Amino acid sequence: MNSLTIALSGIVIGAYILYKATKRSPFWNIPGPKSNSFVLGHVCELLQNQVGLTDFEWQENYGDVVRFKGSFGSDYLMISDPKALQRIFQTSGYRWRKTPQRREFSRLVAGKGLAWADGDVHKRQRKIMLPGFSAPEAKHLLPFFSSCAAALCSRWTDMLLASSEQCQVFNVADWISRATLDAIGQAAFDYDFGATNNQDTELSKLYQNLMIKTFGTPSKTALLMLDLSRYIPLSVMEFLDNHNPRFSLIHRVNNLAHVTAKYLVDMKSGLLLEGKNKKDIMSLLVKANKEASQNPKLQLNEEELLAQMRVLLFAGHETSGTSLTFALFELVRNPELQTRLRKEIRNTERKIAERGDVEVTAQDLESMPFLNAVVKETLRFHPVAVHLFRVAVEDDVLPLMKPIVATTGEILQEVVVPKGTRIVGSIPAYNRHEDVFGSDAFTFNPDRWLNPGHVKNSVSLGVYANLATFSAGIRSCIGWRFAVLEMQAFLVELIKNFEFAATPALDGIRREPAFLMTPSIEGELDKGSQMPLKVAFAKRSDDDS
Ligand code: HEM
Repeated sequence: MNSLTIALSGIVIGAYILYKATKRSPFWNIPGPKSNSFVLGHVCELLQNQVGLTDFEWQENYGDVVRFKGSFGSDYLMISDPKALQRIFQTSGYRWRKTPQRREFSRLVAGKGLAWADGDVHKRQRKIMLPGFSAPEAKHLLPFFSSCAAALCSRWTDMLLASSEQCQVFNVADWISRATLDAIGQAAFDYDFGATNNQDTELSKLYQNLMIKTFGTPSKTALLMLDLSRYIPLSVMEFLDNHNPRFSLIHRVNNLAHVTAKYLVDMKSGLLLEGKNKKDIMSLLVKANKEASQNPKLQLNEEELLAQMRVLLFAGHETSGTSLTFALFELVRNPELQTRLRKEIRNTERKIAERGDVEVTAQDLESMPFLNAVVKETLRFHPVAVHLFRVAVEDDVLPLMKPIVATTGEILQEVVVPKGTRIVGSIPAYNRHEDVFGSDAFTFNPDRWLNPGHVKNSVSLGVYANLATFSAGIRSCIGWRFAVLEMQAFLVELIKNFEFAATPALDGIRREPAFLMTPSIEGELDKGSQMPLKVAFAKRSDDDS
């Protein structure tokens, strides 16, 4: 490209941006905050503030459909209305697509696997992946989760026994992240990362704090570039991202994950030929892909197959780990809930012993109402995936459960959206919708799940408990059963064995936006994810039923 071409391209893009900025918006009457910056719009408010704070404020002040500004006067809608979200994510198929920028982001962190794919390619990849994630398959993974949780408990037990007071402050965010990396390694790939026992592989070392180091509180320039990238052809974006030094850690992880994935896929293909069927997700994927060989149009090529390992590591590690960390945070802030949960776990333990078993089964986990209420409430209150970006590929009309008041005073029962409309589905704002979760939606209260009628299911959304946490429809989280089972298994082991208490640092905990939400301490972002909790052995006196 010579300098004349670059200058001409700049003039054309600039003129186009100006034209878009001065054109009357189709959403001129949708209420929303005023923007103080033509260049940045509200991008920083939404993506730099602690997770959810801006979303909650806008929802309270303007309603469930909020017009806000992207860079250079462009329009976005933030949506938390249940019916509108249902339409976009659950019933409209591929008519609302992931924005190209978000797909490029997925490519950057996880390659051209399921989270990146779109349309027919996505449909094909998802079809091959689905068998590994069914309900019976997820149940087979329970022993992996229980043993990784037990390994963590055993490390902590040794450390507590070695301390004079048998009580220590642990950064549970770090420990749980290690244990969930081991869990996904074993359950998804039959691979030992050795993270809990500090025998980390090179790959597991690179994964530690990857998201917060690369994306923690993004700068204004990074956010502006991300928003403006919609004017840049995707191939150019790919080139820029591949050569951006800011992403060097991600590139190192990707190279190493690629080599590891290749080794694992070759090994699993060999075992399959020998008729040795393993139950981990990657083995099931390799098997499903071989079975699709009669119809090459259905098969994944090698690049796609290898990319799925990165997708699963990226999508299934920090997500579950951070959710568990926030469950412990809430159980520390509400000690009576922690005691109640321990009591339920020990009662179940007794029943398991009475029938002559030692291992907890998936049915045992399902039979614990309070455990399940704590899991649901944590996923509702602290969703780790925050925003879902979509663009309409054709004109549409969004129905509303709760009408909004237009700037003209008119009551709108639906919102007409032209092709090209960009929306942000707000998971935190929907998850605290008072018309769905009750007038106490801003309180952590697991009992809402136990009191009939407290949670209203008049509009069904999502794959689990009417929450937006795992998204909905054709792009919903494929690993949600995996995540729920993992949370149940870990909570049982941890709460049975240990008592968790607050430390002064908890007052400074932030819900950090690092692409995924992650816990940090005010002013200490450089130290990575943090959740320092006091940990001691749990007393047996909680046994009293
Ligand atoms: C608490 C834990 C988890 C949460 C909150 C969560 C949430 C989500 C959300 C919101 C999406 C949709 C993203 C989008 O459309 O942009 C998603 C997609 C996905 N998740 Fe999860 N996830 C969790 C755990 C897992 C686990 C354990 C796995 C795998 C073992 C997994 C694998 C995936 C994959 C592969 C996708 C892409 C699906 C597609 O595009 O078709 N997730 N997840």
